[in-house]
Amino acid sequence: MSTMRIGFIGGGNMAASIIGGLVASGFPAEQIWASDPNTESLDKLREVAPVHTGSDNHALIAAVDIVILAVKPQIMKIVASDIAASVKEQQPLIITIAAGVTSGSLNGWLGGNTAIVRCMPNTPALVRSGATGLFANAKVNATQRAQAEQILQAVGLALWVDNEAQLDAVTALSGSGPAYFFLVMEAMQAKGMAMGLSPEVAKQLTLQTALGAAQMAISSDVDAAELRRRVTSPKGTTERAIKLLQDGGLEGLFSQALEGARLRAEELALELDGE
Ligand SMILES: NC(=O)C1=CN([C@@H]2O[C@H](COP(=O)(O)OP(=O)(O)OC[C@H]3O[C@@H](n4cnc5c(N)ncnc54)[C@H](O)[C@@H]3O)[C@@H](O)[C@H]2O)C=CC1
Ligand SMILES: O=C(O)[C@@H]1CCC=N1
Repeated sequence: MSTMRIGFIGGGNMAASIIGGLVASGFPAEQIWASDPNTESLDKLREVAPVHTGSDNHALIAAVDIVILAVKPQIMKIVASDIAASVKEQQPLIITIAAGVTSGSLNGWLGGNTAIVRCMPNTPALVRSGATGLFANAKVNATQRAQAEQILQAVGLALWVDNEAQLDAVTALSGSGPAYFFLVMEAMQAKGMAMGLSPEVAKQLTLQTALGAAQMAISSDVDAAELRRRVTSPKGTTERAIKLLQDGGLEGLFSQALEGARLRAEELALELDGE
C-alpha cells in the first residue's frame, strides 16, 4: 500500500472524497495523480490534498500502478476506448466506481485481458461514512484485491460480493439506500412541523434520531428487530405507530422498491453496454 501509486481519471466529487480519505488515513499525497479536462475540478482537488494533477489520461496511466475510473457512466465508453492502448502497455489495476458499467463492458472497451475491480459506493462516501460493494474479475490477484479494499475503506465500509450480479442488489440496497432514509427523514420532519414543532426543532430531532438509531444498531449486540421491540412499550405510542406502518404495508413496499431498483440496475447495465 505505501509504495503504490494511484491515479484518478475524473477528478470530481467522488475522486475528491476518496483522495481526502486516503490522505487522512496516512497515504502520501505525492503518490496520487488525477487527470481531468476541467481545471476547476483539479483546483478543488488540490485544496483537498497536494496531489499531482493534469489533463492527459495517458500520462497519468504511465505514472501509476492503479487507475481509478471516476467519470460519469455515460462517458465511460469514450474514456475507456481512448486509454485502451496505454492500459494494454502499462497493465495497471483498473478500479471503476461508475454505476451500471459492468466489468465485461469495461474489459471489452479496454481491449480485453484487464484486471478490473468494480465498486458500488454510495454518497455518504463524501463524508467518509460510505458503504461500498466490490467485485473483482478473474484477472485481479490477491495483492490487487487488498489494494482495492484499502482504497475504498478510506471512505467507509468496503465489502466483497461473490459475483457481479450481486452488485445490482448492492446498488438497490446501499447504493440507492441513502435516498430511502432521506425520504423517511423528510416525512418525519414534515409531520413534526405539522404537529406544531418549529422547522429547526423538527429537523434537528429527526436527524439526531436517525443518527442515534444507526449508531445504536451498529454498536449493539442485538439485531434491529430486538432494538425496535425495546422501544415499543406495551400499549404505548410506538406500538400504535408501528402497527399503522405495518398495516399500511411498509415491509412489502420496501421489498417492491428494492426489487424495482435492482431490476433498473440490470437495465442500466444493458443500456450502457450498448452506448
Ligand atoms: N456521487 C456519488 O456519490 C456516487 C458516484 N458514483 C459514481 O462515481 C462516478 C463519478 O461521480 P461524481 O464524482 O459524482 O461525478 P463528477 O461529475 O463530480 O466528476 C466526474 C469528473 O469527470 C471529469 N471528466 C469528464 N470527462 C473526462 C475525461 N475524458 N477524462 C477525465 N476526466 C473527465 C469531469 O470534468 C468531472 O470533474 C460516476 O460514475 C458515478 O456513477 C457512484 C456512487 C455514488
Ligand atoms: O440512482 C442511481 O442510478 C445511482 C446508483 C446508486 C445511486 N445512484
